[in-house]
Amino acid sequence: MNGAAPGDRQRATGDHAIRIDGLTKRYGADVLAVDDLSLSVERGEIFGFLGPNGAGKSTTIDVLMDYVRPTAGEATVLGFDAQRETRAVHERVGILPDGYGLWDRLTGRTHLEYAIDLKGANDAIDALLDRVGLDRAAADRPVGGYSKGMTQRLALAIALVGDPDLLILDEPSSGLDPNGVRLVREIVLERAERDKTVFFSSHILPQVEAVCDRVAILNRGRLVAVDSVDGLRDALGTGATVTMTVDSVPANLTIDQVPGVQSVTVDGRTIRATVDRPEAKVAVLDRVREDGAGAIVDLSVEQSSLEDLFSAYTGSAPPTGATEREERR
Ligand SMILES: Nc1ncnc2c1ncn2[C@@H]1O[C@H](COP(=O)(O)OP(=O)(O)OP(=O)(O)O)[C@@H](O)[C@H]1O
Repeated sequence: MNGAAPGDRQRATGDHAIRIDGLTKRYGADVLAVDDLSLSVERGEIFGFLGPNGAGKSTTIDVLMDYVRPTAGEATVLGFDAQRETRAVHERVGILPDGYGLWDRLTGRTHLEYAIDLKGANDAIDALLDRVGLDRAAADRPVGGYSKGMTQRLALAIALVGDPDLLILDEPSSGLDPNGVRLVREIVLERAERDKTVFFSSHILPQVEAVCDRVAILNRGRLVAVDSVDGLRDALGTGATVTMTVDSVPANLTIDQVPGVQSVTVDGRTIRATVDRPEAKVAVLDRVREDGAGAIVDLSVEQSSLEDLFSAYTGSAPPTGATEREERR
C-alpha cells in the first residue's frame, strides 16, 4: 500500500476501524434512510450489520465510502474522515458493494488489473483468482457471460486487492451456492486470523452468527441493538429451548414451576421448555423425572438463534435467506 503521509500513520493506528457519529441521511423530504446512527467498530473485529430490507444498511456503507453524502453527522474509516479523506479510505478498504458495477465487455482479469492499478497494489492476479475459486480460463472471458456466482467471486477478488485492513461486504452471499457461501466464511475467518477488520451485512443470519464478534441491528434507520450474539441473548432474557422425548408424559407435569422456565409445550411424547438461565436446563430434567416421566429417550438443547433475536429486536421475520443453515465455527 502506498501514499501514507507521516501523520497518517499515527492516525491509522487508532483503535477504531469505523467510527460513525450522529449519522443521518435523508433522501428528499420523505425518506429518512439513516436516523442519528452512532456506532464504533474496533480494529480486528468481525462485525455483522443487520436489519430488515430498507433498514439503511447500504446507505450507511455508501456514506463510509463517500458514495453518498450524509445529511448530518460524520464518519471515520481507519482513522480517516470518510468525506474529506476519501482517497486514503479507498486505498485501504476493500469493498464488495451491493449491486457492484462491472463492465460486461471487459474480462475478469482486466477488472483485476484496473483494481490493482487503482490501489497501487501488486497482487498476483492468479493468486486472487485461486483465492476466490474463479477459473483462470474464465478470467480471460468478458464478464457479460459470467453466471451470478462467478460475477460475485470476481467482485470478491476485487475487494481483496491490496490485502485491505478493512473489508466491507454488503450482502456477500446473495446469489452464491453453498460452496460460495462457505468461501465467504473462509475469507472472513482468514481475515480475522490476521487481525484485519470485516464489516458485513448479510441476510444469512446463521452465517453471521457463526463468524461475527459483534452485531448491530438496524431498524428503520435506527440502531436498535449492538452487542455480541450472547450479549443480545442475555439482554432479551431469551436463553435456550430444552426438548425432551419421554417414555410417557406425566399427567401432572410441573416443570412450568421451575424457576427460569418461560414456557412449556407438549407434543405427543415430546416436551419442550424455553428457559432464561443456564441452571434451569438441568432443573427441568430433574423435575420431569420427579413428575414421573420414566426414561428420557431423547434430549436436545438449543440456544436461541440470531434469527429469534433478530425477530425480537425488529418485530420482523428474518429476511429471505436467513433460514439457510450454516455450520457453526
Ligand atoms: N438513492 C435513493 N433515493 C431515495 N431513496 C433511497 C435511495 N437509496 C435508498 N433509499 C431508501 O432508503 C432506505 C434505506 O435503504 P437501504 O438500501 O440503505 O437499506 P438496506 O438496509 O441496505 O436494505 P436492503 O437489505 O434491502 O438492501 C429505503 O427506504 C430505501 O428505499
